[in-house]
Amino acid sequence: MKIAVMPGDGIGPEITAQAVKVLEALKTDGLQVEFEHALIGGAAYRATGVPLPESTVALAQASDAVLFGAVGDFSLDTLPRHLRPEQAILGIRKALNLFANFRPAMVYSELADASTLRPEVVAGLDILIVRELTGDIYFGTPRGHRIAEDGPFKGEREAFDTMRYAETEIRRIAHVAFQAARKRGGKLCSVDKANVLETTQFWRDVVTEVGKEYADVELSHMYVDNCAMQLLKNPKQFDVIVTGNLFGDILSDEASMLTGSIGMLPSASLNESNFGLYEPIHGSAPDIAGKDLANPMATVLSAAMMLRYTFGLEEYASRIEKAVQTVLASGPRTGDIWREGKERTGTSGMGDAIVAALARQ
Ligand SMILES: NC(=O)c1ccc[n+]([C@@H]2O[C@H](COP(=O)([O-])OP(=O)(O)OC[C@H]3O[C@@H](n4cnc5c(N)ncnc54)[C@H](O)[C@@H]3O)[C@@H](O)[C@H]2O)c1
Ligand SMILES: CC(C)[C@H](C(=O)O)[C@@H](O)C(=O)O
Ligand SMILES: [Mg+2]
Repeated sequence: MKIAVMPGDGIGPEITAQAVKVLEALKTDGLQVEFEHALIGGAAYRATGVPLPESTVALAQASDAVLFGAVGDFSLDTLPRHLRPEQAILGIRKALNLFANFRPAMVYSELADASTLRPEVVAGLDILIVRELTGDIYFGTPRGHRIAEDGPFKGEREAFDTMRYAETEIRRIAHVAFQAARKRGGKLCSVDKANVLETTQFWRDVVTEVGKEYADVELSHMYVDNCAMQLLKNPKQFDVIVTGNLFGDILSDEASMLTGSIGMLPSASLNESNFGLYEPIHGSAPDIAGKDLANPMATVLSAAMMLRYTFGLEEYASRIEKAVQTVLASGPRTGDIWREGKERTGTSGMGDAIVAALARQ
């Protein structure tokens, strides 16, 4: 199996190196993987003049899965939009049709006290956010800048984006979410802003229609502002949440803090044939980049998701997850999840600790 590794910017290279290290360690136990690296994001822009070179997309297409770090470089934020690092992740999701984004938020018992919420609120939490990833206001057209032609601000500069969803886009993500809920706790909450936005009333209508095919799944609907609040008040009321691209982006960062750190949340972005790109949900964290401070667990757990979802290698996937749990229980910790009484380590040390825990299994 060939894995395309795209480290990207900031902490991207440090964290992907740990996931590769963990996968390499499993090779001695029979896992057959090979890696090929490609430039993406700001790193690709600096080397080639574009954030998503054609060769990078071609490598993804010629591989069995993609392991992605993060993109984003504040010093490139003044570039024209199409050259900015973030266009690379948006572009590759679109190019590979990775419309289904799974963002599980699980609270490992060892980390229940690492959340900023009270332990009893988050202990045992296990929710899955299914985020639509290739539509919505992220990709809708028209978008741009212009001089307002009418209205109270006529003659002024204005900017605009378009929120839009086609029925097919909603149907296919709804099916993915219902099927996920069916395999888990049997509850699906669809999150929208149907009280205000036409696009999301349509979202609610289509999800409700699809729900008729899943009588065994309990479907509910919630407005996104309420959901943001409920996630903090009583997150364990949720099983699977399905939502659009923009709301899913925001709610998943919020959910990450229930788990103790954004450095803990992995993700899988899949197309219809289960081809996937696997990445932590966090960004390039320029504030800690290159300092051996980043928590690599989200990326390592993303590699576990890759083994499970794309390759069907459940045994290796759960071995990685167990190794992570062992390190959380008795190993060293990076600063974001460190607490009194625990040994402190860096990005690379955490990778080594996970490898050592695998070897002891
Ligand atoms: N998928 C992606 O590639 C992706 C996702 C989000 C943001 N970004 C980009 O990343 C850049 C930085 O964005 P931001 O600061 O808003 O979000 P961020 O997720 O990079 O960082 C937010 C905060 O969380 C911390 N953090 C993030 N990951 C961590 C980890 N693994 N371990 C410990 N701490 C961690 C950072 O230090 C920072 O304080 C921007 O250019 C943004 O566009 C990219
Ligand atoms: C970097 C950005 C384009 C991206 C998104 O908004 O999808 C990120 O925030 C994420 O969550 O993967
Ligand atoms: Mg995000």
